[in-house]
Amino acid sequence: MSNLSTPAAQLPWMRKRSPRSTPRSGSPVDENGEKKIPSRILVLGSGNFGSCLADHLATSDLHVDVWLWSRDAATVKSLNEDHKNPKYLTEHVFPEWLRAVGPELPDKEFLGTMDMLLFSIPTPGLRKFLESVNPLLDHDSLPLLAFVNKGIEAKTKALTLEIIADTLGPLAARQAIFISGPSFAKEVVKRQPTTVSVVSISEEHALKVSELFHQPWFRCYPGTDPIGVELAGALKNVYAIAAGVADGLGFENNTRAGLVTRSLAEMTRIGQAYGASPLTFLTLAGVGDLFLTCSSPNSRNYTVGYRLGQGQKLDEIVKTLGSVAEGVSTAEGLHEIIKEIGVEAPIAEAMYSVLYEGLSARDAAEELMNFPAAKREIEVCAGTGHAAAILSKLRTD
Ligand SMILES: NC(=O)c1ccc[n+]([C@@H]2O[C@H](COP(=O)([O-])OP(=O)(O)OC[C@H]3O[C@@H](n4cnc5c(N)ncnc54)[C@H](O)[C@@H]3O)[C@@H](O)[C@H]2O)c1
Ligand SMILES: O=P(O)(O)OC[C@H](O)CO
Repeated sequence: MSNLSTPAAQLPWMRKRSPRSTPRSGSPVDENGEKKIPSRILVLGSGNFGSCLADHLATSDLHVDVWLWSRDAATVKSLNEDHKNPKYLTEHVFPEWLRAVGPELPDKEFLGTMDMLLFSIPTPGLRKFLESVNPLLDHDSLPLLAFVNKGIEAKTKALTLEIIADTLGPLAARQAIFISGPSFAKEVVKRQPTTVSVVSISEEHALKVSELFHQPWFRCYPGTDPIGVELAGALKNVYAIAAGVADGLGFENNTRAGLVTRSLAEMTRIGQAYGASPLTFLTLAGVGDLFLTCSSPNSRNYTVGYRLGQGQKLDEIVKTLGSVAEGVSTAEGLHEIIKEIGVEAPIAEAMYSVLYEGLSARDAAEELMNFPAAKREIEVCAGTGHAAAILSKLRTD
């Protein structure tokens, strides 16, 4: 048994990086000879998270074969020759058996040999990218299609599930798997204990992919509410910008804790009005990721907010961030959704105004603190069990 009070660097899984000597017990083939888990995987997108997940799978004890596609020729060369990514996670040494391909997309024949494609492309470029992948897929025998992006498309207000349906077809969307939750790439490659939600309309697919990703340092919680999980992952990016704004303005712990709590209430309200399960916002993909990104300068979205709070201009921030903060474009799609479903969402709307209407961070904070007081914090219904007994006694005494 590992002792979790041991300093992290001494935990056994953090030292051992070669998987090849310790296969997980149990056959990856079921009684019908079908693969229980995918064994040939192509990760598309060699940024922080794509590289991190390619590393995670390539060093798994399941002995799966992993390829990483990059649109950047220098990255492909460096990964294959020096086992380093020159642009992202630059300190990390990747296993020599992880193969990089690119910069062109692999051909149909190569893609046809894959059991799973894992897309790690930020939401703003995803639709175009899937359009270019679509003719390369065999639609009679689709591989598993997994997605890790967290955003709402700005102009169409589409969720990724809808983008997949539009570009790859409804069957691909029904089978798609979404991995979401508090998981900074930098920490996953260091094998810090990490937990994520893995969801799909298809429970079978969610379970398969959960098993594929599971490691002693990486726990997966399967689920079947992709719309809720997608909304949670996208919305937390907008609220992380808000938390960054508050910190950038110089507010302290009370402010951040209050803001995160009201953000959770707001995202749950939006999710519920949209038709997702409110409980999904209490999962790793919901409050878990919200808490992570609202409380760490490692979050790009928080960083955008922090710099806005410090008075920097959005254009300059986006230009120099070095990576995509999806909350910026999501705030635009979310603004349309909020109008359409007619829910009260003052924090998200204040962020939209800061990002797109020239409202200053300080004025946004003032507006939020002057927002008409709510009649109730939440709709409480303490009508059953012990609560009912106590309340009824109070009423009759
Ligand atoms: N970084 C993290 O810690 C983390 C954690 C969980 C989820 N995610 C999600 O993973 C996704 C990828 O994030 P990331 O951190 O790797 O981003 P990143 O900015 O580090 O890298 C994005 C990668 O995608 C490529 N790319 C961008 N647009 C493209 C396009 N149109 N066509 C082809 N390639 C394109 C870029 O060249 C780059 O290699 C995001 O949607 C993010 O929300 C990231
Ligand atoms: O850096 P961010 O803000 O895009 O957050 C990254 C991930 O979503 C964390 O789970």
